Amino acid sequence: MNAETIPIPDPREVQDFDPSSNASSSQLGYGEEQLDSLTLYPGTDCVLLQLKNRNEIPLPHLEPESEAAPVSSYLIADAGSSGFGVFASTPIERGDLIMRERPLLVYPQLVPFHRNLPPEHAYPELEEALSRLPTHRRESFFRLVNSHPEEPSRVKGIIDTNALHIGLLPGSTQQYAAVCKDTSRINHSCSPNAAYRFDLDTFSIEVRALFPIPAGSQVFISYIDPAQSRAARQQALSDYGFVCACAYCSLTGPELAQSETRRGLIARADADHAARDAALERWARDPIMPDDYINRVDKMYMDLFEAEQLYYEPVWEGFATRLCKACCAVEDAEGAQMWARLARTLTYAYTGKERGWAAVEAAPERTEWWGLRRRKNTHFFALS
Ligand SMILES: C[S@@+](CC[C@H](N)C(=O)[O-])C[C@H]1O[C@@H](n2cnc3c(N)ncnc32)[C@H](O)[C@@H]1O
Repeated sequence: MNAETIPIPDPREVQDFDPSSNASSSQLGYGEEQLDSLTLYPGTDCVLLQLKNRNEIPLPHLEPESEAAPVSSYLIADAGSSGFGVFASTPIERGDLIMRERPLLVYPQLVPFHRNLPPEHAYPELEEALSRLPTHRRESFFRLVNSHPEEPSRVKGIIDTNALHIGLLPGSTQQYAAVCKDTSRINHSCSPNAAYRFDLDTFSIEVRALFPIPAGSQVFISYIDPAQSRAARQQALSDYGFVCACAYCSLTGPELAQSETRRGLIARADADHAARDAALERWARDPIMPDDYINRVDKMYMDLFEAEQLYYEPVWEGFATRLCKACCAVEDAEGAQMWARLARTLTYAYTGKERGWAAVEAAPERTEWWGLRRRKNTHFFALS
């Protein structure tokens, strides 16, 4: 490869994607393991629960309040029948950081349930953790909504309503979750306009926009895997004590059937990536196939994502990557830049990094795919 050549990012190189984050249940489990290591996060307002005798999570040393302070692009306000919600206070572009905050509590999802204690105090480790928080932070926790009034332990009720699944932390074998003062106020949609991720470097939850959000509009994340059928989504959301009435859950008749079909295709799209990548490479060296032939299926998927307002995290990047490569191969700079821009902003929204897409967007003619079909195979084999 020419030293000046810019690589087109490989979607398989996304390291920190945990397919279960944003999609797994954040409900508290029951476990037998003992938890007794409580760390008040150094110099911060966050309490971290860890497993006994395992100092498993490396703790960065930070000045949290300045670094983790939320950017002021949102406000918390009445969201009608959903309770409170988070709203954009300024126009937000795709990929923009909406908020970043240090959680009140980070804990392994499997915490011991103490049968010998009164049910309202059956989770003493969690109560102990909360008691270590500064008063104003503890009060913020107890101001969060509790959608489980039937649950004897108020702490568990609040956690089950507000926890954000953050997945595995480095060195741990346990799934972790977090409860936040502001991020936990974000309501659910099956077509979320924002995504959250846990950033270990700042020990913070970050929320970024997946779609442009006009000022005054509500910010939504998905509490569950949004590519499931409506029945499966509603079943998963019953843990949160509400019936989703988002635009897609409210569809009826043929429109509902179409949405179900589209989400089914989106959910299974990953299975197709290897074959689609191979087809792209065949097309790139076969001048007899029409120039636009390769784009049809990938564009169809992009239309599905748009129709469902769902750039599904596990699959979207493969389609954007192939479309960008195909545009480069036929020297369509405008098209290549459009797909690179989409990829840059979406990958930033999901991972907090642009992963090299900015360079592709700035100069698609410098990628190794540029003019590949025009060159009719001459350099293709040098690529790999
Ligand atoms: C994490 S809290 C979100 C913030 C909450 N609305 C509040 O007032 O603090 C989750 C709870 O909000 C409500 N909620 C979230 N998304 C909703 C939606 N799409 N429709 C109705 N209620 C929703 C449910 O009561 C759910 O248990």
